[in-house]
Amino acid sequence: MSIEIRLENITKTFKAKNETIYALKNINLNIPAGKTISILGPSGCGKTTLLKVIAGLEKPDEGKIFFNSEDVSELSPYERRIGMVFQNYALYPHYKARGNLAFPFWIKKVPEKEIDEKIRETAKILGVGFEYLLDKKPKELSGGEQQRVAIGRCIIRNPSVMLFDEPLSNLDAKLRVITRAQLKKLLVTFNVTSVYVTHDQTEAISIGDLIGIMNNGEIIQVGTYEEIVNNPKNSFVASFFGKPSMNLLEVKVINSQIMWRDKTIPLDKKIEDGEYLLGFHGKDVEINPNGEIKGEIYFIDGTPADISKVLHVQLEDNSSIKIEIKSGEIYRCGEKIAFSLPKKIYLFKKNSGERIL
Ligand SMILES: Nc1ncnc2c1ncn2[C@@H]1O[C@H](COP(=O)(O)OP(=O)(O)OP(=O)(O)O)[C@@H](O)[C@H]1O
Repeated sequence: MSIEIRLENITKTFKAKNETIYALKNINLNIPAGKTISILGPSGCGKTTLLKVIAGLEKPDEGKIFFNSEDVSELSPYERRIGMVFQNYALYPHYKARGNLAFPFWIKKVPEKEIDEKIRETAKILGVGFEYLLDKKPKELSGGEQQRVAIGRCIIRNPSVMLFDEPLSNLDAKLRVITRAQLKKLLVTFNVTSVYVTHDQTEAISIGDLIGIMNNGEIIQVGTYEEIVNNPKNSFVASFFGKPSMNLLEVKVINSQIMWRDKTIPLDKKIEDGEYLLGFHGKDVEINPNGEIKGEIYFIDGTPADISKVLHVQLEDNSSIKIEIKSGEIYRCGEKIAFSLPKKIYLFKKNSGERIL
């Protein structure tokens, strides 16, 4: 049976040179049983610390961790039955893949027949081609194959929870895509609650049932891709997440009207005067020659194989925005275009980032 993970008010600090670093600030997080959450955030925001706290490798200063209704805060990683997969595969180099899987059972003097049976079951879960890897030593395996063995080594111990820290980042682009698909299939089949830390948005979106956006030791927002992109909690999430992320322009609000350069956009809601960020998605922009905003395309992101491409456009005030187009539409760098602001707009306070529209 899969396990629900619940973090309650988790704070973790580190002391460094008379300074206290808040790696995790009052984190509250629910990971539903059998689901995978991808954790995305800038470097140093606390992703690895979060994994280590769930694993029991770091003890939080405050807060509790529950696996279902059991408080596991004081339990060791072993007692929590954690499976962890890191960026570097950390396989025993002298043993074949089979030996790497069997090792923990050898220590416990489990009969060979029983170990063989466990390896057979694990190979079945890991799917096509895994048996073939079993009689090879790590140095005879590609990075992706070594990572499959590392995952197999976790699974064979029937973990209650799996934690991944950038597991694919050492693989080349093609292998990453293949291994990503295998891993997702495995997580669905194995139905184990998992936390997946990555810098890569595509990976986060394709692996995670849910995505958690972290910044500065806090989990800012948790949701599906669509929920977060269509409903970002603040301007950090809007600017950080999405492919492409939201466009944000600096504007003023005066008398409940948005003022951007010489343009005025009336608001149908009373909003305090001040400095704001006006947000809109590139997919909502329609290019048309009569549009009141003009700019020049300076970069086109995407390949002919992509369904859509992103035009990077420099506006007359030197700010830059992204417009999503269908791949078949032909534009070129240096081309001047015009567009109107889409109807669907967002407004964030400039200083706090809080979303108010
Ligand atoms: N053992 C430690 N001692 C002191 N500071 C630490 C320690 N571990 C982490 N930190 C600090 O805590 C903060 C969070 O670190 P963490 O490694 O969790 O971030 P991260 O999001 O995983 O970063 P990255 O994406 O670069 O791996 C950082 O400021 C880091 O320098």
